[in-house]
Amino acid sequence: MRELLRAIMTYAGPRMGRTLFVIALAAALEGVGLVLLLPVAETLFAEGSEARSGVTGRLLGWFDSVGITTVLGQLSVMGMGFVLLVALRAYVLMKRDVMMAALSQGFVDDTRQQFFTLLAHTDWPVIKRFRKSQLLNTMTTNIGRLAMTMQALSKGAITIAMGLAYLVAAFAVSFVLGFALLVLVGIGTVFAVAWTRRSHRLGTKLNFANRGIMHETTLFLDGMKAAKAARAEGELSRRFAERIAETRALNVQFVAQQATLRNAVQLIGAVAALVVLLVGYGFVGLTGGELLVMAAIVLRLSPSLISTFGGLQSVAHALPAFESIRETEAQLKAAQEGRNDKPLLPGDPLPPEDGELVLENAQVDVVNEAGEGLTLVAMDHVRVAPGMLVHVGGPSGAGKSSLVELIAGLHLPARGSVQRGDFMLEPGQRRAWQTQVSFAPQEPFIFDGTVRENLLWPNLAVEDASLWHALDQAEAAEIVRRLPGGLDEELLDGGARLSGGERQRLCLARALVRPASLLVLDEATSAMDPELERRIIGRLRQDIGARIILMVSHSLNAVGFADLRIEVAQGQARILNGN
Ligand SMILES: Nc1ncnc2c1ncn2[C@@H]1O[C@H](COP(=O)(O)OP(=O)(O)OP(=O)(O)O)[C@@H](O)[C@H]1O
Repeated sequence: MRELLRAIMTYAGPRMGRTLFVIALAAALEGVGLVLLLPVAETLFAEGSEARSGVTGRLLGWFDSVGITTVLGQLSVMGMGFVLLVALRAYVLMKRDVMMAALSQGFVDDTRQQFFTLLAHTDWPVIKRFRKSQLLNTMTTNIGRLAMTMQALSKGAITIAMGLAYLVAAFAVSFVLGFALLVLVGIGTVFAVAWTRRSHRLGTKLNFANRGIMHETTLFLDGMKAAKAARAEGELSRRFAERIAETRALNVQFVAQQATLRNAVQLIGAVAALVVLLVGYGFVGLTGGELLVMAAIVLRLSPSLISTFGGLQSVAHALPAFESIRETEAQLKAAQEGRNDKPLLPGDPLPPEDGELVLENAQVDVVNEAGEGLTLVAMDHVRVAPGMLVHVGGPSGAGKSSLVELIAGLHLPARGSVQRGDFMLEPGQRRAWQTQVSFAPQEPFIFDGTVRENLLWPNLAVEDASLWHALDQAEAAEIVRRLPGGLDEELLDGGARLSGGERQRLCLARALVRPASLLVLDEATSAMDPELERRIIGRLRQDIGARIILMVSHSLNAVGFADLRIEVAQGQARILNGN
């Protein structure tokens, strides 16, 4: 909780003081309004009698001094005062609600943004270590629950301030009864704070259950096709239903807890109202007006307390979501430790476009989910000159992708060196290194947007003529010409209406549009028929210029066009022909 409050304070900065001031002002106006009921009630009910409180006495004294002596005149002035107070209160309440909404929504958005930025700047091998469902759950459900926490906190801050104002008003009417109310509120607070442990426990369980739902959801969406083919829809639905039942039970338990607490506070409130009336009338000897105002205070205090205590439970219940966001952030940061890239600045040295690619005793190490280090691939020596097409082959799981991911700068060498000319791939140099790299992975990435936006992704600005040239090279021009909107056609659901091979061709075109002297194709043609693949590779070989093309492939087409062949077996890469 302390960490959450600290994070909110850091985010809010000086705004926090202003917001708290407005909350306090709104509460003070509420309290003043209640206390001012006293002279109205006493003027109405105790006309001519001497049973007047100090507040009324002082006000009537002032009325006498300014010559307002009739009850109607006094009530009119008091009425006008009330109207003014209500108007001022309404304005302050509006300000307060707007400020609080901006603060709490801003904090949630800031947390979400920080998490996205952290994830975006985390190394690919580090991200791979995390479960997709954990990251998704953090970015969606937990952020949603953080928004609920903020709502509960905002409401809590308001109702605490209101509760305090009611207590101060009670003291102004009668010290003894004010004190009695304070004791009762104190007892209620101790009870409510003790109760928060249960809410926190339930919230933690809900966190795990939500993660489970997210896991089943990703499994369901990613595996829908396979599940349909295996007629496993029933099994998927059953698992999903089990997870939902778990969260439903936890949510119902929390509602029951909240209801118990609410009933308890309501009961205590009713007893308090009774005690106030009896003690006030029988022992303290309050005037009718004072009793009326005290009853109004108790009646207003009770829902305010219910709301405060309920809010406390909601915060305790949703707090594990914030804890989980911070925990995932801490894990990401720990795994990323020492690997951060420095931003690329104008004038920073870049790898030479015509530099040789040289690997010496290079090795890729990763840490697995259990925290153990392991080597994915190692290569003693290779030297690739500009203008060479390199084929990387070997059995499945041998380490081919790991090798080309290293060369693409997705990994850093754990040992040895990777360099272009005299430019070394080192921590902090990856952004510069990657300015010369274009990478096409096996799984085509198409997002919801036009063909043009997909080709220019993430931030290229080139003429359509260059896009058509790249599409031609990737044998994808025909696909785009067939689309009614051509380059402006919207591709939906990750290009779901295109075939696997068509998606791969568009992604290959995207890789070719990028002006880079090192092109890495990691099984980027695996979904194409051999004839199409042969044409594409043949054209790439012909137009290679001073580029270096690395191509992971199981196909003989690629082998046939290669100037150099690298074979990877059991994590060890070696040269089959060439240097
Ligand atoms: N982050 C990681 N943590 C642990 N093991 C990993 C990680 N990444 C890859 N591996 C393992 O390293 C081995 C090499 O993987 P890699 O993807 O490089 O193989 P590959 O030769 O490209 O295989 P394929 O031809 O099937 O795509 C595999 O056994 C894989 O499971």
